[in-house]
Amino acid sequence: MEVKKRNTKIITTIGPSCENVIDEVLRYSDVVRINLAHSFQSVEKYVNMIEGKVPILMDLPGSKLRIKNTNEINVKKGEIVKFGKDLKVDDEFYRLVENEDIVTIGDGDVKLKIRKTDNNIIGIALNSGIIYPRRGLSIPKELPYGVTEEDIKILEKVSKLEPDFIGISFVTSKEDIRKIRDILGSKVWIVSKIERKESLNNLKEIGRESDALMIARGDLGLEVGLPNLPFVQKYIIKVGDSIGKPVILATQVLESMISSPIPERAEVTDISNSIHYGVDAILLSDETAIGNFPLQVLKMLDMLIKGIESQYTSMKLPNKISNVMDSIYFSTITALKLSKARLIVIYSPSGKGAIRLSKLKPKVPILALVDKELERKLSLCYGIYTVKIDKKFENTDDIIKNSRMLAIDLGLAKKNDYIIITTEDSSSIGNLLKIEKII
Ligand SMILES: Nc1ncnc2c1ncn2[C@@H]1O[C@H](COP(=O)(O)OP(=O)(O)OP(=O)(O)O)[C@@H](O)[C@H]1O
Ligand SMILES: CC(=O)C(=O)O
Repeated sequence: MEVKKRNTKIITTIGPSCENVIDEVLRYSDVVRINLAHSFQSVEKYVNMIEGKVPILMDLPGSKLRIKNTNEINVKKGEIVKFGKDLKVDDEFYRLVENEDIVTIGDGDVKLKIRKTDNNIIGIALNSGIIYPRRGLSIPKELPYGVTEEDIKILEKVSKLEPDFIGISFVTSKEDIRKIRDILGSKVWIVSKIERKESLNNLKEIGRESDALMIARGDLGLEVGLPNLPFVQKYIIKVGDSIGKPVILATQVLESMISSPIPERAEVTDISNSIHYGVDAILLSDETAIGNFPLQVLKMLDMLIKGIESQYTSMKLPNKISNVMDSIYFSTITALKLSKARLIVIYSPSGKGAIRLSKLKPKVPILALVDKELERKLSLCYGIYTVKIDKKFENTDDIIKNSRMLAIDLGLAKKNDYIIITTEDSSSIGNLLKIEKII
């Protein structure tokens, strides 16, 4: 376990651009994402390249229409694109699309106006742009969202590779999550990608059934309309906070760095605002999968997060304390502020206490002593680094002694530093809050 001197986590989508620099990519990543919509053929290769060094999130494709071309197509405004000839698409598209429909490619890269005759379908480009391989295709029709049969087939194959997380695209209800949970059991964490109005309407029940939420801004932006996206983003973070589930920010985080070694100012400000609102992790997609500067992007995001976090002073103290455990977590944050401790250690076999603390956004790392199955999962959460518990602790003295040793051994505290030691609700141990000086 390596503590990275930043609290907000980085998730890297792996793709062709990462292959030659994989060791450095892994050094900067807290989680690696394999997007099965693009990398199903390479999934074993990628799992072997990662060698268990970093937890893996495998993202199921979901019911999204996609372009089948493997080449890029450059289109000019007003140009005609012939479906089936220039542009090969999923069969379902031909059944659903109607004359005059406006079709959006990718997250809005190119829009086409459809002209449909008995013999063929053409699209007239409404703007100039590039149509990239395997991009999504949005049409103004309701598709049967949720988990598809194809997702289940893919899942049965990839689950043998033991992913740490599975991402479900276009989740609409808790039933979608249960379908996946029935196959995987509870050992694999389920990340629900929020990208439909239905998923927003059912967000709390979806959140409770999932282990983490993803703000999938690409499809979500098309679905809710761009002016609503900032508010929806804040809403998802708020729900994640209230139910104690980590929230991932995704899409167009450093989009300009696909083709430029430096980011746009607006991207930096968006990252800063998102950290301030309380996301746990930030996901890079095309930037690292197919971009020209995968390592520069990772180094830039790492540097930006560290710089931005160092400027924020406010930890989130709850307005209302309604139970004993919250009073302990609240006191932990207050004690942290006043003692200038360098570290929080929490005995949290279930992970729940560690997540609750992380939602209060302490400025120091949280070292969570957790059950074996959670060791890799909590790397998604703001500020949490884990050590698995090999033996159950007997009492609070045992926890204090071990916490002190771990903090020193892992280089997280040295002589004369203070650390704060606490526990989650545990009938066998009792409650604890200790401000401990390393001597
Ligand atoms: N492994 C890969 N190989 C090739 N291209 C990739 C790969 N991963 C991502 N891409 C490209 O980067 C783009 C953005 O990546 P992202 O993972 O957000 O995909 P997406 O198509 O938006 O998928 P989804 O909506 O299912 O997450 C993709 O549309 C694709 O063009
Ligand atoms: C990540 C993703 O699926 C999206 O932004 O739509």
